[in-house]
Parts: sequence; structure tokens; C-alpha cells
Amino acid sequence: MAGVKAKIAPSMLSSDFANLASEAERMLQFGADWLHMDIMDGHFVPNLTIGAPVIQSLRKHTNAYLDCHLMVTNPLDYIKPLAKAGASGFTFHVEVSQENWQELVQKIKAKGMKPGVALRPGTPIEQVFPLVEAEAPVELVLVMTVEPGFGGQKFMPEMMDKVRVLREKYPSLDIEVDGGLGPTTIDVAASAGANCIVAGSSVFGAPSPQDVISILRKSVEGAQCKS
Ligand SMILES: O=C(CO)[C@@H](O)[C@H](O)COP(=O)(O)O
Repeated sequence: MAGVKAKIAPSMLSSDFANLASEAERMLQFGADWLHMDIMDGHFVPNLTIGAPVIQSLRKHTNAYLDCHLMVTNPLDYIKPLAKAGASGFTFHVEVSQENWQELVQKIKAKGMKPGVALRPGTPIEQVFPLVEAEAPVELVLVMTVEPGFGGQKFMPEMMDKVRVLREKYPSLDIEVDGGLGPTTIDVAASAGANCIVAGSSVFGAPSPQDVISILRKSVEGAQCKS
């Protein structure tokens, strides 16, 4: 797994949205690598969060990598507005992109963002293989470890089979896990091969978010040393 850097990405869904800029700054000072931004349309998932206007506002306050997870039915509609707003990564769901993922990846790259693909817990991992192996490939796979839509849910350890399969096939791929990650669940995810860790409630709800970020990083780096 050498060469795949640990990226700790607090999920801003668990932050105080009324103070987003200072919450973001706080996380970066605590050692976060990326800020994970959950964009939900109330249709692909039963929750509605933020869109390009909020990303644009946040971008005025930070140069951080904004790792955008699109839980939306029509990701194509979001590429131009999010690129203009200053998004860094654009991860769409494979379940809504069977017909147009090649177009999506090309357009995301053309706009200077990092393309990623996410999958729900019930979606077989094989569905993302063609996207990773394409001529213009996705550069990150996000394995959901809860049903997308809400923070604070229970981690699904059975999703680690997907992570293991991906890591074995693609040693240098960014593999992200999201949902229920924290000090008690990170070791299984890290030893399965995940290197990008999204964590919301465990970070924002901790007395010392800095300590949690450090525990997550050490676990990923420790697992990499062993592999
Ligand atoms: O995408 C999502 C939920 O759909 C996540 O990013 C959550 O926001 C993670 O929150 P925790 O499970 O870590 O509280």
C-alpha cells in the first residue's frame, strides 16, 4: 500500500453550519487533510443539505481540499456550478451513473476536479471496476459504510470485503470509507486498506477532535507499515 497517503476528512455535515468557515478552520488546525462536503438533493437520499452556493462561500475562507460527495440523482447538473464554486473532488454515485459515467469523468477532469465514484452498501463492488480501469479513470472509490443520507449511524464492518478487494486489485487507488468511522472502528477499515477516512460525529462530538484525527491517521499509517 506504499505511496497511498492517509487523508483524514472530517465530514462537515456534523459541523455547526451557521459557523462553517470557522468550523473548517478549526478542523484544519486540528490536522485534517481534506474537508468532506456532503451534497444531498432530497431525492437520491431522504435529506437535503448544501450545494454550490455554500461551497462558493466556504471557498472564500479556505484553500483546503473540498472533497465533495454528491448524493444526488443528476450529478451531471452539478459539475459546472461546483467547479465554479471551487470544489476540489467530485464523487458521484455509481447507482445513478450507469449510462453516463464516462461523460461525467471526462467533464469532472476537464473542470480540474478529481473524479471519484461512490457506492451504497447494497451495490456490488464489481460495478466500479470498469470506472477504475477506464482510459479516463476515476481516481477515488468511496465505499459507503452506512446508508447514505445522515451522520451518526452505525459502521457496517461487512463493507470491508469491498475495501479488501479494491486494495488487492488497485494498490495505488485512493479508497475512501464514510459512515460510522471513529477510534473504535478505524482499525478494521485501515487494515482492510482504506486510506481516505471520512468521520463526522466521532470528530465533531469529541472533547478533543484533534486527538481523534490523530488516532485515525496513526491507524491508517500503522496498517500501511504492516502491509
Ligand atoms: O455521507 C455521509 C452520510 O450520508 C457521511 O459523510 C456522514 O456525514 C458521516 O457521518 P458519521 O457517520 O461519521 O457521523
